[in-house]
Amino acid sequence: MQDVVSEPIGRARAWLDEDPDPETREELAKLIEAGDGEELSARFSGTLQFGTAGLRGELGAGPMRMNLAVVIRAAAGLAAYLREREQHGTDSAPGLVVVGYDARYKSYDFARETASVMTGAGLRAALLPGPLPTPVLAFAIRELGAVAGVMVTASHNPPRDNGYKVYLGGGSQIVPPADAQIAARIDAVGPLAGVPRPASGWDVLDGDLLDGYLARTGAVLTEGSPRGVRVVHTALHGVGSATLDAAFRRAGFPAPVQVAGQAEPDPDFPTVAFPNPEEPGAMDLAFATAREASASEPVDLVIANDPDADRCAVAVPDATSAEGWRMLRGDEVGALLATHLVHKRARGTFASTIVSSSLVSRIARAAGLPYEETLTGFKWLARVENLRYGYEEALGYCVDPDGVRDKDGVTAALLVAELAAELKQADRSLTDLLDDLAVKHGLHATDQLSVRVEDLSLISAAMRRLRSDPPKVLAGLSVLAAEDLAEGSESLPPTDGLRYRLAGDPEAGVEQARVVVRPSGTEPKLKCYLEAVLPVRDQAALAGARSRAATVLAALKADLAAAAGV
Ligand SMILES: O=P([O-])(O)O[C@H]1O[C@H](COP(=O)(O)O)[C@@H](O)[C@H](O)[C@H]1O
Ligand SMILES: [Mg+2]
Repeated sequence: MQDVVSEPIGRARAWLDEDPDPETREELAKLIEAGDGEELSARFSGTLQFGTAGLRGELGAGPMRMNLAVVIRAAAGLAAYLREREQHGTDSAPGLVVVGYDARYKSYDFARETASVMTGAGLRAALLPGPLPTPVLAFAIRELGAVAGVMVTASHNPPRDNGYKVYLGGGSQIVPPADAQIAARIDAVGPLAGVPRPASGWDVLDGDLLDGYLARTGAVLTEGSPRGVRVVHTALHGVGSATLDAAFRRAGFPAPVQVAGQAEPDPDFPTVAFPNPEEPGAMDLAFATAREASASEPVDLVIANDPDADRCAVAVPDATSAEGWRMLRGDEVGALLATHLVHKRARGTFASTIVSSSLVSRIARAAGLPYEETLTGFKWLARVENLRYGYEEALGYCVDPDGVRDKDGVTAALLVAELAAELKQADRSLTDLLDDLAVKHGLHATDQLSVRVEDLSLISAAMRRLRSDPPKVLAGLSVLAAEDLAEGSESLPPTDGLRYRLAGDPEAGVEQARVVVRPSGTEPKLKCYLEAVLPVRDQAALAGARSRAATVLAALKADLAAAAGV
């Protein structure tokens, strides 16, 4: 039988021998010296796997952490995969791999190392000219005809994390079977000393790329449409502010008021507990800035990008809230953008994910446009054929799939601003439009129960519990169908998740409801996505429907938490 302590220590020693980074070497040597079996097991119990958005994990030594050794292996495995595909193809020139990075600790080092490994493997590599938004990298892949792209970022995760988003040709992130094939090449990488890592030989792109991206962002707007909105913007200490600011000015909007303490990239994310606009408190400083700025001239919108600026959060003035502002849910922004695009006569397929509101499908159908539903994550949405608009509840929107085949927090912000300016000109607001949508299509009320855990086994235990004892009634609504998404279906590949379709309750005014439960693929969280659809007769009936919806959603949360034991 293997000794539970000495086995990880053995692996740790072997890892230490070839770790090229003095910092993680020192950290690991200390853990070994201290014989910290628990910490060593956590770091050596496996290897980081591709999740919703590539590799993501805490910085530190060992294969379950993000570090230089893990990055070199990932890059070498990706290079091997790309070279093999090249040899099967007819192209003679080596393919180009574009590499971007955010401003987190180690991001530049990981990006540079990736460029080096690609170069050493006989591919061409190009680094973005500085810490830039993820959508700029996604744009660069298409613009430069690259065979792959890598973005070093942990997006909205805590400061101690980093990550590695991997894209292939076409500019969308990898999905099965490519992820498994690349993972197999990564596993097959031999000793690190054998991986060629030249000190030069790759390109560093210049400002033209960013210029090309900015020019493209403007194309999502209609020429001559109104631009009269005053926006407060926060980049949440990430890399979005300069790019968003340039995009807004170029398009003719007034320069956004930046949230002073959060505009510059800062890897410590000092003013927020989590740099994620979805987390409570993340918008506090932005709202304070908006209240202050409103003293001189009313502010129309507060917009936040997540730290790699592929997400876009929107808040609107709300006299009933203590802060004076209300965050729109991703589902609300998703529906607003869909409506705006329909008005702009967009053609092509609209798509969203199984965990997003079903309202967009109704908007698309009413406009005679095809609609498709995918699994969670833009890696799936980006693959929809003839995609015109893709959105997910996690504040992600793709409004220009031919330019950026991924979510893009900058173009989404521009389009929201254009819509708000048009409405404002007609003396209306984004919330008025949401009300109209509720009356037309029914109130689609959504919420999320998200449980952050220290111990990942709690998540698998919750999933097991739900699988072995599926709930029959939730919030007083009977479960019509309980679907184990791990089984896959004709339209959806298998994924770890459960979907419940709930019957309506005419007395409570509920037409139908739906719940999806899944483990996050980017953070240690169990996520439960709730939707209740309530028909609304007219504007006067809206307030009542909203309050009934809130009751149903709250009951769903409580019953689900009990059923999952979280
Ligand atoms: O980190 P980002 O901004 O790239 O966002 C990433 O994570 C989100 C949450 O994923 P999960 O629910 O698995 O944690 C996904 O919806 C998104 O598509 C993915 O790119
Ligand atoms: Mg992000």
